[in-house]
Amino acid sequence: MPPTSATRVPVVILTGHLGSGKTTLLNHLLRQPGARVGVVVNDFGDINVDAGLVTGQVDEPASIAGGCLCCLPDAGGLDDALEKLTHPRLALDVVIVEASGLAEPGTLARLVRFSGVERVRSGGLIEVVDASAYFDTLDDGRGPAPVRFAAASLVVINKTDLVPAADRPGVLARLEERVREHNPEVQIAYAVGGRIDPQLVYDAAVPEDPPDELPIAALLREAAASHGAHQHARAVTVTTPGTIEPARLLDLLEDPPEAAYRVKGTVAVATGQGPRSYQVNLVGRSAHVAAERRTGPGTAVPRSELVAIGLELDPDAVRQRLTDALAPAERPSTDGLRRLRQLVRVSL
Ligand SMILES: Nc1nc2c(ncn2[C@@H]2O[C@H](COP(=O)(O)OP(=O)(O)OP(=O)(O)O)[C@@H](O)[C@H]2O)c(=O)[nH]1
Repeated sequence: MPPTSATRVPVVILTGHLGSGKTTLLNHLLRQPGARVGVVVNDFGDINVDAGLVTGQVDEPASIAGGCLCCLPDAGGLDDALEKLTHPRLALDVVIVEASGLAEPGTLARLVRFSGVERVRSGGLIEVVDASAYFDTLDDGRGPAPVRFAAASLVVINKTDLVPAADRPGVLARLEERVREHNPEVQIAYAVGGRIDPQLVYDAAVPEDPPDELPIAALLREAAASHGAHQHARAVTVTTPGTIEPARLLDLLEDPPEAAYRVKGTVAVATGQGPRSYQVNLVGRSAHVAAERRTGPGTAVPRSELVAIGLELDPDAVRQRLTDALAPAERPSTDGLRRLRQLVRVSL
């Protein structure tokens, strides 16, 4: 049976110039409570994630506990790694692929987008930038901006602490302008030590520390917490009873609300055989929609719900957009159904 999106695992690519802070950001994400994170690194020998967070390789699934990391040498190629890491037995919340500093982001994004692995869905591409070195290494600010930003869904401008306070507003504004030259809509986060709100990247299966978490993970988290906070993401949720008009949903997915980095949820659409639910996931500008298995008539009252997550969300404006996208409809329009089915087809 083909997988439903509920069994698909988001695969997030982490790119950035040498030394920009990719591993530091990865360690930060791994310290979050409750998340089951799989990691693919280019060279297992080079990995410098906090040793206490590494519990095992994917071939030893028994050692993969909540809040811990499962690592894999990338010898067999990305698809091999993804095939293993997205296995339902592991029940991972997310897989993060940390690219080497030399990797080309566009190529990596395509590898995940067109992965032959059924259980994969794209979870976005995070590009980490060293704010203090950017204009000395990657870009002299004269020609066109680097095209690498075009493939990103989230750009993390890291090491802001190393830019002298007096220069900071000017340097960050110039950097943001360069990032947006090839990618005007991209979400931008500012960070020190890669500390971004994990909510931007994935949903943890459990909000609390899991009982099987390694004690060291909690200790590392406490140590990291003393190093300061991060920009908090906001979330706006709208729920509507019953079935919706897919055309309105598609309007939202094709033109997402400003500053919404992720939109996720489940929507119900009426069909001749009763309501059918669809799982919706949008990261950056890239939408994924999958039909859930039918549950049979009369088993559940259909409900539609969308959640938008982003750093600078205007909650009222976003709530209005989500409400419009969940316009109730007892019967979908022909055009709405056609657009929905087309998106489901390209999401397969
Ligand atoms: N001051 C400061 N140092 C940072 C920050 N983020 C990371 N670093 C340091 O920068 C160095 C490089 O960070 P890494 O996370 O290893 O960078 P990377 O992108 O994984 O590096 P490569 O794998 O070599 O490409 C480390 O010494 C980090 O401790 C930050 O926000 N501020």
